[in-house]
Amino acid sequence: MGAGAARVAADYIRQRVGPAAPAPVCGIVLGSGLGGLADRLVDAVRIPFSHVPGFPTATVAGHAGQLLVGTLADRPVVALAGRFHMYEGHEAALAAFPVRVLHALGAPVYIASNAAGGVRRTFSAGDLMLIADHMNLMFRNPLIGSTEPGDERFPDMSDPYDRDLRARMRAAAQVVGVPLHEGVYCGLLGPTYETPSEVRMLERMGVDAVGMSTVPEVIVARALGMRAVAVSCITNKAAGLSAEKLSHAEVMEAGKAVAGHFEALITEFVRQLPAAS
Ligand SMILES: O=P(O)(O)O[C@H]1O[C@H](CO)[C@@H](O)[C@H]1O
Ligand code: HPA
Repeated sequence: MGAGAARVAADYIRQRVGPAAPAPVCGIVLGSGLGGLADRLVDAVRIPFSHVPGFPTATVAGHAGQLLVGTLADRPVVALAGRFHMYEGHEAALAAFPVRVLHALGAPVYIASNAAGGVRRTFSAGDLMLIADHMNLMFRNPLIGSTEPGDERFPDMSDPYDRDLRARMRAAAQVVGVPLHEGVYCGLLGPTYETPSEVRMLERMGVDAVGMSTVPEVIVARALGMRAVAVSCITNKAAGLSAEKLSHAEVMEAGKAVAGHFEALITEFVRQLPAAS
């Protein structure tokens, strides 16, 4: 799923929203239980994923499966309520395809969000974590086999989450009074949650939060030269760190519980985003 397919999808979306629609200042993907931000978009055109050429259908509960074009804090944005995961049977390249479409629509900034398990022992459900860096333990890379002329062949990953955007996210958190931690996100394939031993291993490796998404998307964003920033919503303590059993229902509930903070944070961040970043 490369640039050609992304252009076809972007052309379809432009045709749905009309030629006068301004280029988005950013593209946002909303993770499990975090789709409520979509309702904050003003004058939104909502397009089901199934209508977008090249998009499969979202199969995960808590992912509405809609692409929205509208304004947030008076800034033009494109938001995806839902994403594609590799555990749904998709190749890494397809999991990251929406980012190519956001790029083809002209978004210079990619904002990822996700639900994640807290590996750092002081984390609890409802905490928000700015992603400082990630570990790709999915052992898949969305750029494998890519011959896209626009792709950086060997993307530098020494700073995948843009320094300036992270500073802006911290500043936005202060403005809206939302506590924001910062740490390392680790992407695993899923769909099983981790075993307690795996969580102990991740902890020793320096992981703060664990999930099953985001990494392929950010790799593609970097390959395309987009600036990326990402926020994890800690929906549970990772396996073995509490007596609770893990369930996706709990993940979604916790996501909804922190939605107010999350939405305020992202809205303020978008409000402060420069026009051409
Ligand atoms: O990363 P998002 O899509 O937010 O969802 C997270 O929550 C689901 C597990 O409950 C997994 O899909 C995991 O990746
Ligand atoms: O504990 C978790 N592990 C992996 N993915 C997740 N998504 C939400 N919580 C978790």
